[in-house]
Amino acid sequence: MDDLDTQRWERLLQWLRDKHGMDTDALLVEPRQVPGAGRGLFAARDIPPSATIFEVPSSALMNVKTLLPLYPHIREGRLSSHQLVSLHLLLHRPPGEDDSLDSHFGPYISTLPRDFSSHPLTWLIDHRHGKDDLWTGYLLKNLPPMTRMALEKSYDGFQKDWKAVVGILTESPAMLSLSSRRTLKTTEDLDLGELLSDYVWAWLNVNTRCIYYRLRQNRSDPDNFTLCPILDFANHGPELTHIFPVVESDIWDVTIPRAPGSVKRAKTEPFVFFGPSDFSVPEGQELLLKYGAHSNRFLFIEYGFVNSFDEGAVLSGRFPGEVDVQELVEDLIDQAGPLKSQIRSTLHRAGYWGEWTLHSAPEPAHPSWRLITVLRLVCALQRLQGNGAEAEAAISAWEGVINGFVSQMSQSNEDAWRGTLLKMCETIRGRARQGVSSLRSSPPSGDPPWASWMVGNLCALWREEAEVAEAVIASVLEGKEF
Ligand SMILES: C[S@@+](CC[C@H](N)C(=O)[O-])C[C@H]1O[C@@H](n2cnc3c(N)ncnc32)[C@H](O)[C@@H]1O
Repeated sequence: MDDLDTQRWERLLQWLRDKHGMDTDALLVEPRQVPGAGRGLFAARDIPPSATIFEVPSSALMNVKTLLPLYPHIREGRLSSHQLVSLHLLLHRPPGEDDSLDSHFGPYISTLPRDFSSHPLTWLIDHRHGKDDLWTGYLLKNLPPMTRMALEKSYDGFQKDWKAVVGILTESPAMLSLSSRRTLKTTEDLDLGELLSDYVWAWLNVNTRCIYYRLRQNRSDPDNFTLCPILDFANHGPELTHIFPVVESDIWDVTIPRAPGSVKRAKTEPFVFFGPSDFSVPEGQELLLKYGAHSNRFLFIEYGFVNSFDEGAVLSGRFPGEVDVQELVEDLIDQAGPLKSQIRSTLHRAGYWGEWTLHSAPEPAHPSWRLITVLRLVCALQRLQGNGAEAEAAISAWEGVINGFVSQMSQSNEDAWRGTLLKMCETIRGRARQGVSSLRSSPPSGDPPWASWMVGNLCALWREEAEVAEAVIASVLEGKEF
């Protein structure tokens, strides 16, 4: 890491020790630069099996519980956790290369990445505001269609949060006085364009660095996440994970009887991270955290990178490739003639709308059950050309399959959907080959430092589509049962 990053890390440790009582001498990790992945966490000395690698005091975590008390005018539930944490970052963004002046979390905020220009959401936001340059326009144009669709969806989520944050700043201008930024003290000279780019920075920091952390009684409450210093330096590893967060606790919002009545106390134990239980990690090795069993499309949209794989690894099933075929299935439904709205409503009613995917692993390469199910329905109904009674009969035969009463509608329906699947895979393969060559054909000049790495990411997304399609074609032609 460069000197600036090292100083920021030292100040972070000092803050954790002096303000939050963390035992920083017990820390078994340190940050280092990782080519192509920013900074990562490394073993500072040999880590024996089952060691506690660090414990972060709960007061140093940035989440809905630690931030709400700083904003008395925001009632609980008014902003989602993502909105609240990103609002706090927005109000305390470090100016240039300086440190954040936030008196509560400044030393932590100062360690966050300063630049998200390589993140695809930044390109789309710039594009929507007429600010895209040649490179980002080129990359956006060359995204696989479903990746583009997923990016648009992420943009919608961002927009919703941005509107909520602007709404609260407009309603309670006094909140700006809580900002530690000299340029952000009053609404009078508030430049929404500038504020938007600050908010992109804040929002992406939350999106790329938050981790599940139980704060609410309901395990699936969307407020159950936090930003966590130190841990958020951990990079993703697709297979092995070396860091195990202790996410559950028996002590939960303990109610301590105090006279008179009782007071609900927030969870106060530190957030604890264990190392692997069955092997040790030698000094100098990077500790990875599996962010989840995510597809490359998801990693790209959320985090701005993909898991790389060797040519042919998806095709052979060594790398688990996935293709989302939502728009191709929707096209198919739209071409299904007079019964297309009945197909849509039947799928929605039965809970089978969307999540239609192809997979290269586990072998044989296969369509998902949900995709097989929709193809069965489309193939059964598209040939009926609006015959109501026959359509009802076909739908009830289809329901017999989804409810497990029979294994198929008919042999001819099985042949029909497998044929449709084959054509769909040929389309994907052709489109993906075209995608790779068009990506390589005419890149603009004046490339940013991350350009060739990012072209590699886009190529990987296209190659994955081509190899998954190829593998599923082989499965169908070999008559594999799915
Ligand atoms: C939680 S942060 C990890 C720390 C980060 N590298 C840093 O410098 O602060 C997540 C971000 O790290 C980067 N990253 C994580 N794992 C990666 C990987 N396997 N390959 C490339 N970039 C990765 C991505 O930019 C991602 O959005």
